[in-house]
Amino acid sequence: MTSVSILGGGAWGTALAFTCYKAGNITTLWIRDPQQAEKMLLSRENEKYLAGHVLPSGITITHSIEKAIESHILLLVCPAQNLRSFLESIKNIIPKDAYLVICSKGIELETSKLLSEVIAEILPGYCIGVLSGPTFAQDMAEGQPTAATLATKEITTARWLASSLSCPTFRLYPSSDVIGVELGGALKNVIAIAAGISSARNLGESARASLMTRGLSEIAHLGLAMGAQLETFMGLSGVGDIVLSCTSPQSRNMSFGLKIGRLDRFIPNDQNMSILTEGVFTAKAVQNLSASKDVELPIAKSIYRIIHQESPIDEEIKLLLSRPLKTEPFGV
Ligand SMILES: NC(=O)c1ccc[n+]([C@@H]2O[C@H](COP(=O)([O-])OP(=O)(O)OC[C@H]3O[C@@H](n4cnc5c(N)ncnc54)[C@H](O)[C@@H]3O)[C@@H](O)[C@H]2O)c1
Ligand SMILES: O=P(O)(O)OC[C@H](O)CO
Repeated sequence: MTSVSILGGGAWGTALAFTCYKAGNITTLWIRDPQQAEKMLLSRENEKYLAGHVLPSGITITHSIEKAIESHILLLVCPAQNLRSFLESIKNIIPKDAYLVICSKGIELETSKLLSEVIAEILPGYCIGVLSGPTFAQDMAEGQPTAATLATKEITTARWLASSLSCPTFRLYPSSDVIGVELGGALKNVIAIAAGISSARNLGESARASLMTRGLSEIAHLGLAMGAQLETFMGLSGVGDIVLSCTSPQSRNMSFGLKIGRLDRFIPNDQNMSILTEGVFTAKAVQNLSASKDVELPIAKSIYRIIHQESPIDEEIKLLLSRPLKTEPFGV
């Protein structure tokens, strides 16, 4: 039995609290907003982010970050773009022997850094893990069977973390490919937006299957240029998450794609950015990586232009369909 704290009380953090507890760990769920924490202490339910699931009384709910960071394993579950400021605010109190596991999916907008790189910068020398795969918070909280990848540089540590956090309904597969697992989770969100647009435009199931496959090829191509292992993209954090997020409107990224696909072009406003849609940021953040690694990412580029440059959607569809033919599997 070990102690695990989940730092972030949104939908995903709350779902992870259920499985960590089921796995037999001493489990603490840290809630940033004091009022939300107070409410949850009474109702044992996260009405704001994951309503309808009562948290077992054995799970500690707290607003005290000092208390939460006492655990051996710390799961980081805030939005990707907030991870740096969050860690900056607590870096002086995190115990040196804590295991930090990234559960968010994204790339930092300002620096185009992976979240593991952001952590290594702020907290050098800490053990960093990544947990990523095809998992909807709702399914996990309901106790449906789910599986994901857990990567750390040292495979023995990944094995230990995976066995500590797995439970009968949540299976974690250890890996030593931190970069590949991170990239798969972050970039599938951009491809899911493309899949949503394709569905909204009634381009057909065949088009969506091609987008998913060519999207995976883009991710793998960039991954190889960044030192990831090709096989990782065939796993849960690669093809697994693409399949889930590109085929279910339950995905916030796909549903965002469905919404904007009904428009002629996308004009950002506060309202359509109110739900956490990580792919919106990742589409922009990955453009620098694409340039610096000299890897073309045509689908991600089109999504970037649609969302961030108000490029007409039909134009981008035409552009993608008129690109020169390339060889498989990696000709992008
Ligand atoms: N929801 C899912 O099914 C799911 C599954 C796998 C991975 N993820 C990933 O997990 C991450 C979080 O997603 P979510 O669904 O929990 O989002 P959410 O919108 O439900 O919740 C976000 C949480 O982050 C907290 N937060 C916001 N800013 C913060 C800050 N500056 N410091 C600390 N905490 C902050 C909020 O208070 C909230 O509790 C995302 O990167 C997402 O891609 C989500
Ligand atoms: O709802 P989404 O699109 O953020 O996807 C949630 C998870 O990442 C699916 O694995």
